[in-house]
Amino acid sequence: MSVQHIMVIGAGQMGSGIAQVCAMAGYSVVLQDVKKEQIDKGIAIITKNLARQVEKGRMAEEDMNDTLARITPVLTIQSAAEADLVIEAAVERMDIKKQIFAQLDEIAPARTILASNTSSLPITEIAAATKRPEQVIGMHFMNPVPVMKLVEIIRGLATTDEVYETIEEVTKQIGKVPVEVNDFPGFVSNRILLPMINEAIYTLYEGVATKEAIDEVMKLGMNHPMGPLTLADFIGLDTCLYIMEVLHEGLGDSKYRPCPLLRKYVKAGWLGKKTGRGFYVYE
Ligand SMILES: CC(=O)CC(=O)SCCNC(=O)CCNC(=O)[C@H](O)C(C)(C)COP(=O)(O)OP(=O)(O)OC[C@H]1O[C@@H](n2cnc3c(N)ncnc32)[C@H](O)[C@@H]1OP(=O)(O)O
Ligand SMILES: NC(=O)C1=CN([C@@H]2O[C@H](COP(=O)(O)OP(=O)(O)OC[C@H]3O[C@@H](n4cnc5c(N)ncnc54)[C@H](OP(=O)(O)O)[C@@H]3O)[C@@H](O)[C@H]2O)C=CC1
Repeated sequence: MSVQHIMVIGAGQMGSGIAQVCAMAGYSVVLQDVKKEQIDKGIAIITKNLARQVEKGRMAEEDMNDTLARITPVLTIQSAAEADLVIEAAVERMDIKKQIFAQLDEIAPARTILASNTSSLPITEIAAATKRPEQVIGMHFMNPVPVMKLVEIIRGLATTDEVYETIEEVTKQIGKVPVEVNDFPGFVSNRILLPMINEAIYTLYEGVATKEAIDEVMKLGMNHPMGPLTLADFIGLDTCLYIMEVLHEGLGDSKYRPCPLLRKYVKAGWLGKKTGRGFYVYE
């Protein structure tokens, strides 16, 4: 299957990063969100990231302008009619993802592959909202997308080999490394990462140490680039909570119960870096 036109749904931190790397690789990209402010913010972040590459002499100004010209911002999902591949990066909620996939299935041509950047939700269940489950797949990028090398590719129960191979090829074209995993809650990445982050939140909740001390232990003691509480703020505390809930419900083990402090912060609207406050305060 040949992919030239990519549509990205959701212009948040992940969607804008995905649009950037796809456009840099030469694909024509449509970036869709329900709010204009969010699209403007997404395009501003992409422009800033590319301008930094130009400043550092790693990209010619002409290439930056060509890359930006390959990205078309839109507010409706109708552009799926021209897409060869749709990568959905909206909020981590099954009801919203199912609604988006059902709509995409109506609008997109029969050839179009529908991929989700979900962090943890079952691809097989998302695929069941469409009449083309064999063309639905997980394409899980890591944050920050322009920097992180991995794309976890998740096969749903019905995903065909041809669709898998196309996504593997697109992943390589955009300079990332594909790793194939099966469809279980949290896949590999978040089944391992999120319980560690949740445990760090319990460590804070139980007063074992300050947030700074917890982060410092993991940074200096384990050589993690960011402490787990800083990383939670970076991922988004809402996303962290959704993932823990998927692990808890999907694997049925109490060891995955989300920390009450995480729930409290999310209820307060303290979602981390993206809202200016989480475990830490950001300008
Ligand atoms: C939740 C999920 O479903 C899955 C996930 O994504 S889990 C999250 C996975 N990601 C991580 O674990 C990230 C952990 N943190 C890191 O690797 C590093 O702290 C980091 C790469 C984010 C920043 O690295 P750093 O060395 O501390 O900072 P810094 O020197 O500012 O940045 C290094 C480079 O990354 C770039 N960078 C940093 N943040 C960036 C961003 N948000 N967008 C684009 N580029 C960014 C910088 O521009 C810099 O590039 P150059 O070297 O070309 O100048
Ligand atoms: N954060 C991370 O580290 C990672 C996240 N992911 C996954 O990527 C996805 C997006 O996460 P992230 O970018 O962090 O989240 P953000 O909150 O930054 O962005 C989500 C965006 O999707 C928009 N949106 C919500 N509903 C719709 C819809 N129906 N149609 C189009 N856009 C919509 C939101 O708009 P509004 O704000 O108006 O609701 C927002 O702009 C999630 O599934 C998440 O699990 C995957 C890897 C890493």
